[in-house]
Amino acid sequence: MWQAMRGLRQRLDHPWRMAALATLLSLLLLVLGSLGLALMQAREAEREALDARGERFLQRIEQVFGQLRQALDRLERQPLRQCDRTMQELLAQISFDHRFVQEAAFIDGDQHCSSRLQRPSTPPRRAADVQAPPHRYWLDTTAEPKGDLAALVLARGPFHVFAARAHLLDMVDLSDGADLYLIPRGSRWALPILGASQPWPLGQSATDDPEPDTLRTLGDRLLYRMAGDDPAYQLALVVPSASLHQRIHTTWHAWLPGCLPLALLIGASTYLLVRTRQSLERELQAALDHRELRVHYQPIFELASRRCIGAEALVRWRRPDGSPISPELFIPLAESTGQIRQITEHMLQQVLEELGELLREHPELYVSVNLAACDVCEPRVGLLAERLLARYRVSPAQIAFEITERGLLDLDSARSHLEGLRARGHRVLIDDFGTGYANLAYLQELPVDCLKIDRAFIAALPADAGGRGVAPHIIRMARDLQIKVIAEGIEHEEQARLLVLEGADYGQGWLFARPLTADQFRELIGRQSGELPAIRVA
Ligand SMILES: Nc1nc2c(ncn2[C@@H]2O[C@@H]3COP(=O)(O)O[C@H]4[C@@H](O)[C@H](n5cnc6c(=O)[nH]c(N)nc65)O[C@@H]4COP(=O)(O)O[C@H]3[C@H]2O)c(=O)[nH]1
Repeated sequence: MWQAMRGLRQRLDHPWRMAALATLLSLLLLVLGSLGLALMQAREAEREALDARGERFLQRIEQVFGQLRQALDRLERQPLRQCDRTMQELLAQISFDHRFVQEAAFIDGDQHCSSRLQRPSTPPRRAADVQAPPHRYWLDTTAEPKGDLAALVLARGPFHVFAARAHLLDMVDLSDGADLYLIPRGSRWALPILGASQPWPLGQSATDDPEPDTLRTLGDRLLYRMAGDDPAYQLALVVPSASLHQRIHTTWHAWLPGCLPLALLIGASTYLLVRTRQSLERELQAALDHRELRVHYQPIFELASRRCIGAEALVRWRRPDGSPISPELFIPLAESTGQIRQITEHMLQQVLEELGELLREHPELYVSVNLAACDVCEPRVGLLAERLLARYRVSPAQIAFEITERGLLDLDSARSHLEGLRARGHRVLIDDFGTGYANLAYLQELPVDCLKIDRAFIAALPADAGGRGVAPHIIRMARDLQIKVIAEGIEHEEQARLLVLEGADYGQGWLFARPLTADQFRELIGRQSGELPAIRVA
């Protein structure tokens, strides 16, 4: 599996191939992504259009209902309860005064008189479609769409008022084959403004009542349900999905032409990136072959006494033109190409070449070397260190290894090799502590001598000793686990003072010293041990 992945990577590790792959993949993603976006946008636009359409109808129906209720309330308030000439005149007056009241009637047992003298209307014989006491509503949905036929009946006691279908429909456009339903609260029936009533929810199981203001697909139709001001009923609009498909088509086709240039741009950027990466990789290889990588040593101090107790070896690379390249740039590259193994070996070798004698003379000093994840999972580094330490006659305790939490992803393998390093006498330090591993349980399982608190936590140290940052917690936890602590990136005296108060053991940072050449480091140690005249370290 690993071999196959490596083979695939090698085959693809070519600017043109990577660019072609990136173009194709991004084109595919952009086309699919734009389709998804077009779908979402078209649905939203369709929903808004249906909402506006339904809103117009709701407003009209509220207007009609309001006027009909007003007419009924007026009839209810007056004392007449007999079908006689006065009642007839009253009913005619009510119909005359209210634009939407096509007919007003008094129906009580055998008594039936209406504002319409010929062919007075009768309300449906079924129970009211909507019960909103004191009013009752019937929607006469079976009638043909003739403007003079009553489509809506409202009653209060014995009084009835009728509204013409034309007044309900003149505000809503149903020409595209759309259907409009009124859903009384709690009803299992949808009352169409036109046509026959249907079970509700439409085309769904009874338990699957759609949420108001959402768009649903029912086969080749769309269902939009909306609530109005009156909780007694809601509205459902059913339209053919053709208009949605048209919207998707239009939106998607507007975006499609942009996908190809964008994919080509991504392909071109990939080409440049891979080429730059490959040329950096070649340059790094040349630098390794010509042993151009250098080591700088950042001194580590005991915080309480301010004595230098060792140093961290940091790789330095300058191009032939003298321009420096940051390890933050080429170390991740070297980790991905495998060149990091060569870098680690080179560092170990150079540390002992440059400082072997100093370490022999000062057995209390140590130098720590950074390991990458792949170094932690192989016995190679331990074997090389053993050979070099024997050649330079330096004690294994004077070479420590720093591993980052990222290097501990394969915990089992890391544990066995770190135990091997410790068994040889090396110290193991966890670098950038707190930035890379979510589960700290590894601290109980791994053979660790020292935690290096990441400089981000030191930079965030509060200015007052009473304040609570992350660093004091790490220090306390390390003390409980009997692990030493080195604080990285100390830049201010205040931070050093605070760290001493919190109980940190060691520190490194620009406050004490920047990374030094081997000669500068030797000089620092010489001054400290009185072999050279002392000057203040800064
Ligand atoms: N702002 C600030 N920075 C400070 C201060 N004191 C030290 N530093 C910088 O912080 C980094 C400390 O090293 P690191 O955490 O191991 O972080 C290192 C380490 O992870 C990696 N690295 C460096 N050399 C090697 C190496 O030989 N092998 C491996 N595998 N990684 C290395 O590259 C990273 C960056 O190294 P550098 O650029 O040398 O950056 C170094 C050092 O120059 C300070 O007071 N303030």
